[in-house]
Amino acid sequence: MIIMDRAVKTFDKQKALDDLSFAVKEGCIVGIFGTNGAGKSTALKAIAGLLRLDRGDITIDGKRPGLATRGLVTYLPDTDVWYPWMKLSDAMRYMKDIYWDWDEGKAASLLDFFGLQKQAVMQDASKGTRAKMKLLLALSRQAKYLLLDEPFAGIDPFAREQIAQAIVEDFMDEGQTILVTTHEVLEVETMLDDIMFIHEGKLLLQGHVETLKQERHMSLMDLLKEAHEGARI
Ligand SMILES: Nc1ncnc2c1ncn2[C@@H]1O[C@H](COP(=O)(O)OP(=O)(O)OP(=O)(O)O)[C@@H](O)[C@H]1O
Repeated sequence: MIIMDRAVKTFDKQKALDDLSFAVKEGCIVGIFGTNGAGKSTALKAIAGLLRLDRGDITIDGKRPGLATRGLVTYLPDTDVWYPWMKLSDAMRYMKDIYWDWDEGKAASLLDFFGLQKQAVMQDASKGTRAKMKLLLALSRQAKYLLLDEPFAGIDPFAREQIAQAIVEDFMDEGQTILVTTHEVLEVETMLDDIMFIHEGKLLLQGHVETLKQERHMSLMDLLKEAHEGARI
């Protein structure tokens, strides 16, 4: 279980996380929504152990983010982190050397599913192809927790839904948990169990997608719009 407890993170005078608390249980897919600058990436980076909170606490299966959780968590950043001159095969070899849970079979299936070439050079690939390469590298680990920061950015709308579906049906191991930030509400809706809506570093809405929709007789998009409107009043 991932527990974020009253997390505060300030950059200069800007509060990116403002007393943010939530818990994510095992084996579910959680969509994290919010406007630009809401604090979504900061929350994922803090869970991944890439930045330190000013206040508050995070535990992943009872452990603080850091070396102890490296094997538990895989993080797909929203930026390109690989050397541009690298071939996809170089990046795959690097991941295999670093992580004991690298799954060669899964990597081969994903290569085929995305229609990627191992010899393709990162900097020569289109934005969408780079997004697929990054997804392959993140999903080929058997880590228990997958943190995906805007995985569909750059991927065309025709492929997004298909990829979201495949992640759940074909490439997600039993008991794996996914936290995914995205602005593509409609494309990911069917893959999600739970949602969170973050605004100015605060959690404004959290719950099970279908339960929220039934209780309030609203689409997911309208639920998020309502949460956003409420924050502006
Ligand atoms: N390294 C940094 N230095 C300074 N400010 C930062 C840094 N990282 C994030 N911020 C600020 O913290 C706030 C939250 O940023 P964050 O990237 O977490 O938002 P986000 O919800 O992921 O936004 P988006 O949807 O645009 O990706 C923003 O005001 C951003 O400018």
